[in-house]
Amino acid sequence: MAIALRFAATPPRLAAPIPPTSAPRAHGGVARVGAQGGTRRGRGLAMAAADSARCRAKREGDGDGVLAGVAVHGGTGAEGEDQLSVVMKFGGSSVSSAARMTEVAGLIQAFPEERPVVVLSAMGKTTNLLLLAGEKAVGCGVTRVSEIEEWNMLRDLHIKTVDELGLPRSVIHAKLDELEQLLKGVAMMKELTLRSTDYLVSFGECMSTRVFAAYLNQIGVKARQCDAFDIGFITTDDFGNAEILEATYPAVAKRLHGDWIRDPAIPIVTGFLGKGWKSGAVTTLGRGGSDLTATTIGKALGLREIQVWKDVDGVLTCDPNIYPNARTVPYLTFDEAAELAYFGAQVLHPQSMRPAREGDIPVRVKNSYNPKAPGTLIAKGRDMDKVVLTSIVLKSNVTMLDIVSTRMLGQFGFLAKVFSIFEDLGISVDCVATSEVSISVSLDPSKIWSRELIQQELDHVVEELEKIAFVHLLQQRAIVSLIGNVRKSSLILEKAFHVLRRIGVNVQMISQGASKVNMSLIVHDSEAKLCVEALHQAFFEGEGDGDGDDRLMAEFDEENLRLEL
Ligand SMILES: Nc1ncnc2c1ncn2[C@@H]1O[C@H](COP(=O)(O)OP(=O)(O)O)[C@@H](O)[C@H]1O
Ligand SMILES: N[C@@H](CC(=O)OP(=O)(O)O)C(=O)O
Repeated sequence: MAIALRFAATPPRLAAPIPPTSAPRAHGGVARVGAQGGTRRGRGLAMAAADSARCRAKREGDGDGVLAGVAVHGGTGAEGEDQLSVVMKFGGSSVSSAARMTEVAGLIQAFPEERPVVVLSAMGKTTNLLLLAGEKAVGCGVTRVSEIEEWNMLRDLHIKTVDELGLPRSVIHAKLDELEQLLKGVAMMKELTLRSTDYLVSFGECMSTRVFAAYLNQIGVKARQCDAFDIGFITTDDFGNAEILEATYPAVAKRLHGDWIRDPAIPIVTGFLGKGWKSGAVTTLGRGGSDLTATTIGKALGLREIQVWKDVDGVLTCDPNIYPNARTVPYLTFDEAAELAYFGAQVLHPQSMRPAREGDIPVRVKNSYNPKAPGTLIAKGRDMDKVVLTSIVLKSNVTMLDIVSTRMLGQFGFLAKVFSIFEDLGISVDCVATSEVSISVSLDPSKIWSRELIQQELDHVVEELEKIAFVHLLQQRAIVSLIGNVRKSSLILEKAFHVLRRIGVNVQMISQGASKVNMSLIVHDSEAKLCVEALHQAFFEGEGDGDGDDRLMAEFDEENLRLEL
């Protein structure tokens, strides 16, 4: 029996407008929390805010049509004027130049009734430039710091931006001077620790927010620059990949809300940064961490919506750099988005969905280059009945380990031993598949920020595992993750394997996550891109898999698609 999902005459409305969620009008979460003053403390403050936000969440009709999908208040909007209402996070690509900052300011001004908290990343590729400048400083000697190309590039970019925006250079001078001193210090010490690396990269966000806040003030939009490490972002001391601690929520809520009540001005918050709770030093949240800053603020204040503005039309069906025919996914659940991010889709920070899910605050992914595009709405639930596949994610450069024990049959404790070895060595496992006598696991090198999982560490793992099993180390593998409706897993896998057989690719391991939204296939790195292309064509482009009959579309619309069995 052939299973085929077909379009009827018209294609699915992939770009269907997203109904905006409504803004708080009265009894907003933050106001309630504020009104209770000191009686609610700690986590209760944030949770109260989140709870009341949840209570008031409801859907409204479409916005004004200018920026599809983004909520625009109707009515007077007067009742909620004492509260911040949304988070708007703009990534590096959105604020990469003076022209871009002007555009972003325009986006904020397009919603005069919103009271946003703005989170900014560093301008363009500044974080990469800072990392490279730091590496070069280690080996170049103090007198040659001024010749480091990356330092010159990022200094020139910021000065040019300030000039073009018509701001005084003093807005940026102090930070640039400090940064130069830091690079000289690194050159002098010939050493760059993880801690000093975090301090170094923090200059990116510290500068972009200062420039942008100054610009907003100049054009008459009252704004206040805020360094996340000074407004309550408290993290572990894992430099490069710090985790946000629970105490952050009440601290951030209290500070942002308190400042707003005292002196209403749009907070312009540095993304990606925090303060280590033991060290008191600046920490970073892992690459792309500004998304997490935004969702943390959203949960802390119990805001109506979290917007993350990028350079793509939303979350797409695959990475457009791998396959340009990627399409926008209109809706996602928090689980789907988290899985997608976790398995390597650069578009969202892997941990960023957690606060949004906990606070039940919808996240909207929008394109600052194309604000009219509806974007992607990520929320707690959606009707999964009609969902087959949502997105294909590729993670390359993965290492796989086949661990075989003849003693595993009927034994207990083998899995525990294997995983305790990974734990002892601090190595993160992505996918796992087990049989009676063997375990296959995949390891993710990117878990260790800014360096590869080095050969020495791999050799060490193998050496330890060989004490209890036969081990095969397989490198240059890739995980192709199919994010979708696992209740339709047979359908998805049937189609996927059909496609893979046709293109002559052998799957080396399969893993289906307990989250029930992800099926991962491990293939050789050299075949991975081809797999993504072929799978995308089959699942999303209706080109079938070559047999000319069965077409399986990933996300479909009731009116436009019927299911034929
Ligand atoms: N599934 C996907 N959907 C959308 N973008 C993706 C996807 N996978 C990878 N990307 C990449 O993520 C980029 C956006 O994420 P990011 O660079 O972190 O944005 P920003 O810096 O603006 O926050 C896109 O330009 C795109 O190249
Ligand atoms: N600037 C940091 C943090 C960040 O979130 O950036 P972006 O939003 O541009 O991905 C980075 O490059 O990792």
